[in-house]
Amino acid sequence: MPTSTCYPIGTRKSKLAVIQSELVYKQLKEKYPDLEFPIMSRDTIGDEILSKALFEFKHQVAKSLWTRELEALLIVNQCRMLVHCLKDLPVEMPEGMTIACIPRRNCPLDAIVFPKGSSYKTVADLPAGSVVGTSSIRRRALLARHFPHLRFADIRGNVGTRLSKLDEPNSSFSCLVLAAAGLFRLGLKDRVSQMLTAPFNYYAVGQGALAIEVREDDKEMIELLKPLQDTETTYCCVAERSLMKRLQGGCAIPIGVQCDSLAMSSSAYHVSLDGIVVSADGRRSSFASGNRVVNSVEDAEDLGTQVALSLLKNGAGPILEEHHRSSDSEDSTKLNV
Ligand SMILES: NCc1[nH]cc(CCC(=O)O)c1CC(=O)O
Repeated sequence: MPTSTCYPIGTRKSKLAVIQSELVYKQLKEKYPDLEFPIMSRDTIGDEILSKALFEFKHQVAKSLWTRELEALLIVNQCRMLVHCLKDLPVEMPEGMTIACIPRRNCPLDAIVFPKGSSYKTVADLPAGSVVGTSSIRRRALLARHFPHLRFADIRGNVGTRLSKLDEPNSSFSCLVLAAAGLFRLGLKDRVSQMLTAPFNYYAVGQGALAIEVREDDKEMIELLKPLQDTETTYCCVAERSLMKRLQGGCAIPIGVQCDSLAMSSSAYHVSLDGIVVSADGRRSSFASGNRVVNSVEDAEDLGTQVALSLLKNGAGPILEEHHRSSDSEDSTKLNV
């Protein structure tokens, strides 16, 4: 039996974050019509820093950029759950916190957006020197691998802010790369010109999935969230996160993944995971795949570890080291998107 009738949801203030919380709210309300799930939104340091152009984040800070202020609300029990993009959560959760639930994933792919009125349809149409707006080293490296003639520039801010920078009359950006899921949730499907798919592009670990974070000791909340859990999505995302963890923890490096699953029974899935690690300039890469029947979270973790080990065998080590050296010398890291 529930011990309360009110279970507040904490979230960031951005439009996307609030929409995502409303999605979770709706699913909860459907299951528990008599309970209340008010949404409380807060700014995080990530949001404050977004207004400072080209800011690069210190390692320790980067890990909890979007979550720390919200976790404080869980600790003091002002919120019982937080709704995040799984992609924004570190692979090692802070002490006392856990991911209680990963609901069904939206599209995990990256999408290309051109300025309004542009006649270009795909990245391949862009002339040499065109500037792609993205702050993600993964997106940069993967695009540079195929299109070395393109240039890249940081763009920060919420999705809406980025789109208005793209659409400005004298914008320096020829296109943006954004997560399709974010655009879909914001009702901006019509802005997508091209979806980037494997073997050309690989998405970020956890992209397109939401994660509901709770206090580890909040057994009641963990139980309440069970019906929202999607087993297939959870297995894929656990495999992806385990790959990333085995390679180097949460620090930002260009790792892309592609994960597919096939239901074999109501509880078992055949999961295939491809992973790629790319050098910052896109010239060198290491690729590996693995697949197995996944019946439990442990099986999914095992798949991620297997693919990580194959990546290391296939030359990921030196690429990762080179990346660590350059980010250490700057004493900073970019967002892991
Ligand atoms: N911190 C950026 C971020 N985190 C999650 C999403 C998109 C939604 C998702 O991946 O679920 C985005 C925006 C983007 O990458 O374009």
